[in-house]
Amino acid sequence: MGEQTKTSARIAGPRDAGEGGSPPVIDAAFARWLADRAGQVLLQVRAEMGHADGKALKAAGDRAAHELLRAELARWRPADAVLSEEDEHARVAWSEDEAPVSRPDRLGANRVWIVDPLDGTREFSEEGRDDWAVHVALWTADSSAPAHLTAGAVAMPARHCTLATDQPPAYPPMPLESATGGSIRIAASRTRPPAFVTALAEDLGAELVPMGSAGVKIAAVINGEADAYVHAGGQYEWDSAAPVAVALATGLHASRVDGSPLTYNQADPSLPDLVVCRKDLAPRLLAALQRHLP
Ligand SMILES: Nc1ncnc2c1ncn2[C@@H]1O[C@H](COP(=O)(O)O)[C@@H](OP(=O)(O)O)[C@H]1O
Ligand SMILES: [Mg+2]
Repeated sequence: MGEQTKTSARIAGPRDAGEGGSPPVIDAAFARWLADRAGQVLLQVRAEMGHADGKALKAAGDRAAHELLRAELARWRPADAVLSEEDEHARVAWSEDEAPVSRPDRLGANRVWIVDPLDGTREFSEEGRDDWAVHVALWTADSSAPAHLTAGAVAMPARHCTLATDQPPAYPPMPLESATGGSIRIAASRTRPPAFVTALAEDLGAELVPMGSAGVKIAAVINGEADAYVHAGGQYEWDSAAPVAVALATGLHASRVDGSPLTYNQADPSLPDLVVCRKDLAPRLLAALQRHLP
């Protein structure tokens, strides 16, 4: 543990914050800048530690990226609240009645950064895999509009690619039948797919495309490598906030699997299911989901 702490502090201690000049002022460009910086730190951690001890690599990556995001947000957006997967009480659902911890600042804030320092932690620790990501999203509440995600960035450092709302990607084209055989490609978790997803795929005549990281799967829908991403059975706000912000900015459909809206900065950060797909596919997919949801 001591060695891990030393490694992460050396790679991305708070003293490193701000190196490389001032970040962009516009939130969406700042989100991209921040996700890219954390991504570079993760590449360094991977290069320096190697893959011999996967558990230590996961812990060091999570910590290094979290510390960098925390330090940079404290420096450049000091008035904003933060919800990060790696915070001690991040998973605790806060309620007036039970009050297990003090009310988190984010519940009274107008601007909350929802970050996943390393999404696809398992894949990060596996040699040769590039399906892991850094998520940085901004949730905003003000009197002019209902609270919503106003910026998001998904850095996929091992793929040399970052998608962000400052330059929303083009809407994915309809896939050519010659490329897909006419079947829908559904991205799903390679390790924890929803129990019903095989039956759902059979019902739709769809092909399942297993991959790691919620961010990478939503990026696959944005890039047109998959037609949909379906997840159920457990996840948290930070797993989807940033990629959902980009998907929505691109014009894609993103909702809970029952079709209801995805809502963020809730007292309980659990957000266990979602579906992201092209708009033309949404009615058919949501109808099929109704038939297969437990
Ligand atoms: N059943 C479940 N319960 C809680 N979190 C889950 C989950 N299934 C997937 N996730 C989280 O969703 C992210 C993407 O998962 P997957 O790669 O399996 O699709 C991972 O985030 P982290 O890597 O940040 O922990 C993973 O922990
Ligand atoms: Mg995650």
